[in-house]
Amino acid sequence: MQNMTSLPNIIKGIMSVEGVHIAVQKGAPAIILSNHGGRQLDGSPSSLEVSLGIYEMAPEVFRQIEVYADGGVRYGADALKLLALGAKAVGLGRPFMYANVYGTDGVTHAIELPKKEVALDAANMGVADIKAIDPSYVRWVLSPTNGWLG
Ligand SMILES: Cc1cc2nc3c(=O)[nH]c(=O)nc-3n(C[C@H](O)[C@H](O)[C@H](O)COP(=O)(O)O)c2cc1C
Repeated sequence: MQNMTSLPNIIKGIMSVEGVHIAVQKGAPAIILSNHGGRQLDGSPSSLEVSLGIYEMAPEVFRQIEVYADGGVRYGADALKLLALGAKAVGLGRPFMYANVYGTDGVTHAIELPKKEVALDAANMGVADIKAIDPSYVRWVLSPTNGWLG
């Protein structure tokens, strides 16, 4: 594939361990685990479920390549679970779109809210430095009916 830019190519929409391995092989500097907000396909796994699959099958991936994730991140705890597994950062889409109904004030509030939640939740978890969070901070449970619970 011809590279049309000198900027780094970050591949978005990866949903499997195989996809991550191909991205690593091709030399991508980073990937975004994303089901595009689950708008395309009902029942598609969330980026958190995909992250758990990668963590189970190929945890080294989180050190080989920068992993970002989005889709359904709504609360500070959602962000912390993804960061705990090794994501470098998480993204939010629709919350800002909906907040825009209230204009700049709404979007500002939508930015401040998760920031405060992440700080508060991290403190409650005993995480002083967010860079030091790791999978041991979450008790991962595979429920027979509800999928992964964290
Ligand atoms: C109206 C709308 C249009 C979108 N269009 C695209 C798109 O063209 N390409 C893409 O990669 N993702 C697209 N997305 C997905 C977002 O980039 C992002 O992955 C998603 O909104 C994150 O999930 P969340 O909305 O649950 O936070 C779109 C999302 C929305 C809500």
